[in-house]
Order: sequence, then C-alpha cells, then structure tokens
Amino acid sequence: MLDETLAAIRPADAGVLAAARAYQDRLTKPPGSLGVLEDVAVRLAGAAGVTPPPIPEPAALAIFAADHGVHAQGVSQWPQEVTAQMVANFLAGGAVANVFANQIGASVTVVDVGVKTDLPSDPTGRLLSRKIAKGTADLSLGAAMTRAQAVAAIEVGIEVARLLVADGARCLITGDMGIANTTASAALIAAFTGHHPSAVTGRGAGLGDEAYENKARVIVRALQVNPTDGQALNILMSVGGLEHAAIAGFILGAAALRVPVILDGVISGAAAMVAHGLSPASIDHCVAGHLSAEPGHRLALAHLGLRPMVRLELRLGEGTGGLLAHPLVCAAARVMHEVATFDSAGVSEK
Ligand SMILES: O=C(O)c1ccc[n+]([C@@H]2O[C@H](COP(=O)([O-])O)[C@@H](O)[C@H]2O)c1
Ligand SMILES: Cc1cc2nc[nH]c2cc1C
Repeated sequence: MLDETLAAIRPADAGVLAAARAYQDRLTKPPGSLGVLEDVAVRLAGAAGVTPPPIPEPAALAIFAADHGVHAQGVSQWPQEVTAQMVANFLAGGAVANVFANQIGASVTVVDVGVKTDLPSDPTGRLLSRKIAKGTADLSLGAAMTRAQAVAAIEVGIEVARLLVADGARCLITGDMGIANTTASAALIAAFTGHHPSAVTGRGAGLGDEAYENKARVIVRALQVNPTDGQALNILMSVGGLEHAAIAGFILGAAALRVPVILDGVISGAAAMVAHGLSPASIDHCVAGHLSAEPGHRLALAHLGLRPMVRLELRLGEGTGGLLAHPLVCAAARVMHEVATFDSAGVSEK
C-alpha cells in the first residue's frame, strides 16, 4: 500500500502554477494585494492540476492518538492516561477540536494507532481502532518501534485518508493526541534538520525549567543511542511516534489522491518531514495551517519550505490550528472562482 501510494504522488503542475499566477493578476485587485492568500490559491491549483482550484470543502479532521515510552523519562507534566481520556473527550464532542470543527462543518475522526490504555467501545462510530502497539518503546534507550510497526502505522494513515476522501472530504486536516509526543517531535526535527536538540525542544503541554532541561538532555541521548543514516523510515522508527507515522501516511494518502492537506502544529510538522523524506512531492499538497509556539515547528516548516497561515501562539495540537486556517484556505480558492477580471468588470488597469 505504501509503495503504491508513493508511486501515485505527482508534484505540482508547473504549467497550472504559471496559469494560476497569471490569472491572479487579471482579477480586480492590485497584483499581489491578497498577499499570502494568492500564494495559497496558486499552490492549491498546482497541486490539484487545475485552475481555478477546487474549493477545499468539506473538510475532515483525523486525530491520530498514541502513547510514548519516553514518557517514563519525565518529559511531560501530564500522566499518560490523559491520551485515552482525551480520546473519550473527542468522541463526546467536548474538546477544543470539536468546537472548531463544528464551526467549519468538518467531521472529526479519531484513530487509535497506539494508545496504551484499552479504549471502551465507541457508540458514535467516529473511532477507528487501528492499534499497532500499546505505545512506542522508550526512544532514549533504543528504537521507538520496529520497521514493520512504522510501515503499518503509515499505512493506517493512508487508509484513513482514502476513507475520508471516499466519504466526500475535499480537504484533510491533520490532528494528534499523545502525551509526550512533543519529545518525539523534537527528536524527529533535530534528526531531519541537523539542529541541536536545545534549538528544537520546547515546553510541550507546559513544563517547568528543570523538567525542560531534562527533556532536552533526553533528546540528546535519544539521538546518541539511535544513530541514523538520514533515511526517513529509519529516523521515524528510531525516534518517532505511531501518530507521527500515521500522520505521514495520511499526508501521502491525500497527496496521492490530489486532495489538499492542512497541517496543524509541531507534531504534524515533524510528521510532514517524514512524508517529505519518503516523497518530496507530497509537500506540494500541503498548506501549513499555523505556527505553533513549540520552537521546533518553525525550523520544520523552514526545512519543508512551508509558510504558516496564522500565528496565534497555539500549542494545543488536536488539529486546532489547522481547523482555524481552513476558512482562509477556502477564501483563497474562492477568490479564483468568483472575483471579476479587469476585462469582465470594465475596470481600468494601471
Ligand atoms: O500542536 C502543537 O504544536 C503542540 C504543542 C505542544 C503540545 N501539544 C499537545 O500536547 C501533548 C504533548 O505535550 P507533552 O508536553 O506531553 O509532550 C500532545 O497531545 C499534543 O497534541 C501540541
Ligand atoms: C488536557 C490536554 C488536552 C490536549 N489536547 C491535545 N493535547 C493535550 C494535552 C492535554 C494535557
């Protein structure tokens, strides 16, 4: 499934990119006056291979949930049970992601790709049980997962992308839930970008000074015990999480179907680096929804050549930043469909 997906991914169409850029300048506005929105619309057109690009709605959010063995090193302020408890909250509709999803009419699907605790059966049908393992192994002591587990989790993400698109979604939004996953994210970003752990480590869901110093040291150890050859799959299995693997697959699956993906925060950014390592062209199908307060996120997006749509100092995850960006992405596409041209409206050009 992974090989087939990688083979199906096409980069942005250069001819369509040029045509979309030229058309932006025909619309009744000073050229460039819609700033980043023009770039986003052109990007959507190139990715879809058609201009104007399809309006990216309805949107579907997938929240990939998993636990992390590195939690044992004291890298999070929160008990591990919170991962499973928040899954229940998503299913009950009580989380921030539910509220933001309701606001834009997006569906919410929760995917258990590696939650440690057993989850109760779900009456809503919005939980997909695809547990690959009961959390990863401690990445500061050795590889977080086996190669087979990493590939299986990537394939879960591909499957979920296919399911949601078959269900009618025309925009996918990445979401995550996993106590301690900002440690794995920072380790992934350090491994892919070469930045020192101290530059990419943040306070996650809220860490004091001492615990923060410990977290950075844990990541240094993780990179020492897991020397990698720079290959995306090796880096992922060594220091990643099951949700990072699944989100990478979700991006690849969407890209193969030419459906745009709005990325959320630092976990999605780290997962996108894995997708990029497996298929650089997959990133042509991504829009960065926001810039997280977690320091590694900026470095991950810079490495991917992505520019975040909004900067709100969010550090929640769940897909919240991606959901907030969705109306802006739709507005960017809608301009290309509905705004008059200088010719059609009889407006004089400069
Ligand atoms: O999306 C982000 O950029 C982000 C930044 C900081 C924390 N989080 C969320 O907080 C949890 C991980 O925090 P921590 O401190 O346990 O690593 C996890 O469930 C993430 O969704 C998310
Ligand atoms: C309460 C809580 C909600 C979250 N949502 C995403 N990560 C989270 C972490 C915590 C701790």
